Amino acid sequence: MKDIIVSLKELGKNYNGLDVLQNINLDLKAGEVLGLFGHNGAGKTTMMKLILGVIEASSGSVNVFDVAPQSKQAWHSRKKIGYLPENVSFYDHLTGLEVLTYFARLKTSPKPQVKQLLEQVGLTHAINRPVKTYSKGMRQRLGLAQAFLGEPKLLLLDEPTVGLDPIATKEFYLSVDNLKSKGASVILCSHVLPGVEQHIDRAMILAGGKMQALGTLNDLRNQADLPVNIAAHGLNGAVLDDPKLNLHLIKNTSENSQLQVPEQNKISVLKHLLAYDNITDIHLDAPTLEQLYQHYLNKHDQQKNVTKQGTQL
Ligand SMILES: Nc1ncnc2c1ncn2[C@@H]1O[C@H](COP(=O)(O)OP(=O)(O)OP(=O)(O)O)[C@@H](O)[C@H]1O
Repeated sequence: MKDIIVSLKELGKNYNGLDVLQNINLDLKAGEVLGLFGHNGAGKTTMMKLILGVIEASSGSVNVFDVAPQSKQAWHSRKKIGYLPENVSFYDHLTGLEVLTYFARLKTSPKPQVKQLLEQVGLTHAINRPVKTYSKGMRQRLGLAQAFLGEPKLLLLDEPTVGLDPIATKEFYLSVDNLKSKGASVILCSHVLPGVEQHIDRAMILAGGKMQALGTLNDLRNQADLPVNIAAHGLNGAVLDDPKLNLHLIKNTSENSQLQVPEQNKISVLKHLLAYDNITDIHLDAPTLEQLYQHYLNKHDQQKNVTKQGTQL
């Protein structure tokens, strides 16, 4: 299909007989941003390398811009891909300007873009300094400028915000939003979950090389069926004792009452709370990406334990 930029079917990779990625299925559409999350060693970088064609799949298939990334035809589409590796490294004795000019030549990107990108990532003041004098965050910014070269149609970003300060992180996400609005597809993996949710369309959670979840955050919330968090002010420690509401009281002080309720009881609980005359404020929070991530990882650990116990019997 024309609209599908990356298609993974039953994709698997093993190293020396050990499965590090199994049965991954994904159709990434044009203009879609996918957040890829998982513990250390879950298989995130391996998946990116398979999409880039740097390593070969052990099973299943990869298609990027409708061709296998290791095929000869893939040569033409490589220019359309931007990649930020997990650990950026450059020719240290070259200046930032020289490094980016070199990459721009390799990618045949327009020359004016080099200075423009260096400005976008906030490195204008340091373009004539050798990269060996750059701080970790400055190197990461240079790495991002390199990935953004040529206005890519597919961006693969491995830990893009590592080392970035809060302002640079915010600016990075704005750049992602901007590329998305121009139709670029993005796969980004990160261990820093707060702040990511509003910039991704779907999330994939990997654990032990297997896909634990794939969908929009709402899909994941519906599947996980985690409780909703409610904070109420002004209850003055009133007893919330209706057993039908099935609520779990986390904290109940004179100022603040915090409770968790199953999603399906949310409205009844809100009606119940509003019946208290003294109530002054109510906050309602859906499960965060962090809570969802924790839920799917716990589920994976439980499944692993069941399998382990089964094999011990
Ligand atoms: N060249 C290799 N040879 C053998 N095993 C490898 C190789 N590359 C990766 N692995 C293994 O594959 C698994 C997945 O590694 P990968 O780098 O994809 O994880 P990751 O999810 O990106 O982890 P992290 O968050 O730590 O970067 C790990 O168990 C790793 O040891």
